Amino acid sequence: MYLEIDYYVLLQKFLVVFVCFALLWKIIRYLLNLLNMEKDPVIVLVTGAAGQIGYALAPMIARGVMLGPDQPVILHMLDIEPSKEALEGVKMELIDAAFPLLKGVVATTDVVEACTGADIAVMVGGFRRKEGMERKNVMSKNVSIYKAQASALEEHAAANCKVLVVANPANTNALVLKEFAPSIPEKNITCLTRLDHNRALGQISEKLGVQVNDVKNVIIWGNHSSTQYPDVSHATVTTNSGEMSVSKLISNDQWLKTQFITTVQQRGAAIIKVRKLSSALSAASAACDHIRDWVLGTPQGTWTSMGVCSDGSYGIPAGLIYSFPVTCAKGEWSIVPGLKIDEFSRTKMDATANELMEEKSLAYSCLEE
Ligand SMILES: NC(=O)C1=CN([C@@H]2O[C@H](COP(=O)(O)OP(=O)(O)OC[C@H]3O[C@@H](n4cnc5c(N)ncnc54)[C@H](O)[C@@H]3O)[C@@H](O)[C@H]2O)C=CC1
Ligand SMILES: O=C([O-])CC(=O)C(=O)O
Repeated sequence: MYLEIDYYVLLQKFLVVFVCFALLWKIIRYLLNLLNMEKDPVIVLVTGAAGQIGYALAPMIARGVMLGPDQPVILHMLDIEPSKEALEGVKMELIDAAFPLLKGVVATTDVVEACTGADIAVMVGGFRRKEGMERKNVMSKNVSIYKAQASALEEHAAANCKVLVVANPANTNALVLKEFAPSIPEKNITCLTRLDHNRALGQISEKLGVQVNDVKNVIIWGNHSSTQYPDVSHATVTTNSGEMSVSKLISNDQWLKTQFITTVQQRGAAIIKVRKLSSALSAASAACDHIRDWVLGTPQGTWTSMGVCSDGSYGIPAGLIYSFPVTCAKGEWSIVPGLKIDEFSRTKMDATANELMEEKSLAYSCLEE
């Protein structure tokens, strides 16, 4: 039998298959390119960058610890004239470390240059209490620093800049910043209590002999000071038999209500006593945790603690920068609603709120002078 081959149809079919494969290959290459495409760099401002925390924090940011391993960054580092040379030294070391994610470093004593374009501002610079100084003198110096830097951020940072105040008194510095940068959304101004939160996780994990990442949902309420209230009423530990309450596992209410609380409250002072320097390593790490969770989200079923502007939740006066349990998603934090508060917790939460009200009055009286 004679089989007639239609070469024309065969050629047509071959061409259709060839074009389909070429198109498919183009689509695959486009998708691969998308995956490999570098994100635009994020500008991160660190004030007080020549100090102890700044020195620990800058390399963490440049390594991607704060914003993730695929997020390029440009560091803007600010310090004051007497620290200018030390700041230049930090810049030299950052260049020498050849961090692949670090796309630029600005080291400056000019607050406008430092704030320009900042997407994230980590405010570590401030005036530290020196021996024999009155609380009011320290407050007065910090109020004027934070008032000036608020205006610079408001005028020169990115419109949606996220601000984290680390420098003490952290909550009240953040409050002053909020008052003097009214065009920065209130929700974008926060202060660091994540270090206290992490310290609480650490204490529980040590006490129970469990991995720290199996402990979750401790809370730091209030001020980053010795009146803060570290609360484990809602904290749990992941065990082989599921989630167990920390209070039940520890089964020592006395320890939880006394020693545990004072250890966390006094931890900063204890570290300064032995190191003769601040807890720079853990503060820098906590600052990265704070921003990372804020930008990239808290893990499912887990909350963290952040100093944020109170909306009146849990009876805390609206407008105060107070540490609450929060969850974060899509770059926004939300206060965890509806937690049961017993009488013991209520008293502690109010005491730290009262201290913040006093600090607020002191800050305002400094502004009037
Ligand atoms: N919220 C928290 O969890 C913690 C807060 N802190 C606070 O963080 C702050 C920094 O601590 P360290 O790095 O150990 O202090 P540090 O004294 O080593 O560094 C502070 C840096 O700020 C600079 N500075 C001062 N005024 C400035 C201004 N107007 N603008 C820019 N920079 C300025 C100083 O020159 C210095 O380089 C302190 O206020 C400390 O009390 C410390 C540990 C934990
Ligand atoms: O007072 C300080 O600088 C130390 C501090 O805040 C802390 O370690 O929590």
